[in-house]
Amino acid sequence: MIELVNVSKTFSDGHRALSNINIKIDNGEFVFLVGPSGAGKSTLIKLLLKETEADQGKILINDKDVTRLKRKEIPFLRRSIGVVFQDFRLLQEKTVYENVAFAMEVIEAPAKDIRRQVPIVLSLVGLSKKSNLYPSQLSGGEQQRVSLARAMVNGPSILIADEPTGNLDPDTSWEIMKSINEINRRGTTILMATHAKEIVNAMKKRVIAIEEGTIARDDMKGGYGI
Ligand SMILES: Nc1ncnc2c1ncn2[C@@H]1O[C@H](COP(=O)(O)OP(=O)(O)OP(=O)(O)O)[C@@H](O)[C@H]1O
Repeated sequence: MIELVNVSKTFSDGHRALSNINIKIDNGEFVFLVGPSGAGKSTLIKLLLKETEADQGKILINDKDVTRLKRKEIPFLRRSIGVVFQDFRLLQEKTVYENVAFAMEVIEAPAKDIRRQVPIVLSLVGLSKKSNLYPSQLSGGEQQRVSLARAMVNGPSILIADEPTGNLDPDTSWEIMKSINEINRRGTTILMATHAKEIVNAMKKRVIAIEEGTIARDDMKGGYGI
């Protein structure tokens, strides 16, 4: 569950990126976050991950107020949220398998759990056969699927995707959307910021539109808008 109550964010230079935002996303929902460049989508995502601080309001993730989390509690928050970005952010010197395993190693998961879990998520994204290759040996779509596997390997209840298809061609984008849809079908809540109009219009999911830091629209089975 994700809930923002009267959340505002003003940067130190005085720029007000978000104003009085109220959003409630239930477990298992699939939500697109749309809006023009600079509207505040990435800022909202950074607030959820506690990469930046709200100056007003409450942000609940699975009933815990993120704004009140102590520093030592942040790793637990990050474990409950998987994240993928437009630019994949893979470690180039590690193989596909090692990139995904690394996400478990940093939380000190037991080796036997890593050996069991990594092949499961690689199979979920259709990359079992490529586990020994390096990112430079993969297509953009395959690299994004590795990043999806890495995001999911610790079993987060929420997946946040910040323009996950931004660097991909239309066909490859749809492959990624199939993987994200499958992850949602298995119960993970999805929040995806995107400019991909055709994908938003075709998928008929909930659409929250942000404009100039405020919520302009929140439609179940919505479209991208103009
Ligand atoms: N650290 C910062 N300091 C000052 N202003 C910032 C900072 N980060 C973002 N902003 C401003 O806040 C506004 C919202 O930015 P944000 O990155 O959230 O937009 P966005 O909707 O994600 O845009 P895009 O679709 O281009 O990614 C922009 O005007 C941006 O310039």
